[in-house]
Amino acid sequence: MKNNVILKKDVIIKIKEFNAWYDKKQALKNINIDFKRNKISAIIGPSGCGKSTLLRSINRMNDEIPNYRTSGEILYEEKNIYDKDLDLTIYRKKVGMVFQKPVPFPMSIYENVAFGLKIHGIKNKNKIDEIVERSLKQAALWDEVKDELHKSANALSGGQQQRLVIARAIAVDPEVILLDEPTSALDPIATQRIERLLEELVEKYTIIIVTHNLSQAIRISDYLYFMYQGDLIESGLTSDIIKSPKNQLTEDYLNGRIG
Ligand SMILES: Nc1ncnc2c1ncn2[C@@H]1O[C@H](COP(=O)(O)OP(=O)(O)OP(=O)(O)O)[C@@H](O)[C@H]1O
Repeated sequence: MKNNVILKKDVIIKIKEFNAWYDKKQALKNINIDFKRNKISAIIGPSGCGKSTLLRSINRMNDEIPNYRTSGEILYEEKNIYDKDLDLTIYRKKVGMVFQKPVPFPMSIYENVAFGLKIHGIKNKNKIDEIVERSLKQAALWDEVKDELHKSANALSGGQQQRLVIARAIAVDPEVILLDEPTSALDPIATQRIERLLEELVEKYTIIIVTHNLSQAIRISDYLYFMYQGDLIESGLTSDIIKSPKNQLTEDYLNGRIG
């Protein structure tokens, strides 16, 4: 008898023997990672170790950089995202990205969230209203903005703008949300708000975050990936790595001996 239940694989993004170069400078060296579905994975390491390059490579954000090249594979649901036939617009709907500085589009709060829906062909006004409301609720912003949806997004605080950008990412129904230092421009209260939000969102999405902030990574992540000079030095459950790092470099980083 056929089993009608399709079990989704535990690994959603697989990085295989991945290398990246900016011209002659090798920024990523033979990276192998299995990112797990519905978990928070934090990529950590000192400045310049390749964290952003790795994250941006997962979203093909570096494609336009002259002399940037890669080898190896990044598989999303078992398909290599560097294959020529990949539809990047559809892929980025499934794997969204949130940057360090919140950059709302110069339009209303409502339009910011509705923007991606229109690109993906959703025209029905009621449907768009419904998704805008749901996304803002999921991003924990609805209560603060529900009476001023047509106000400019630029009038929001930095923390609200970052939640708006997260709502915009959620609206197109992604599977994975990539975040590059999403709280580094925010005050401690706004930061805490985003951290709580990520802990809620992980029930529905897979979250991969790059952060400079080690205590943040320890607070919110299920898995840690410690990078150093382009190498992935150590990875595993956050609780295990914190308790007993296997590599001396990891231990030095955790103890603040590597900046
Ligand atoms: N556009 C670029 N052109 C040339 N080299 C680059 C470019 N972007 C990054 N690099 C280099 O690649 C290496 C990795 O940079 P990357 O930004 O990925 O590190 P990072 O760990 O994210 O650093 P930070 O924590 O400071 O943001 C660094 O040596 C950096 O100088």
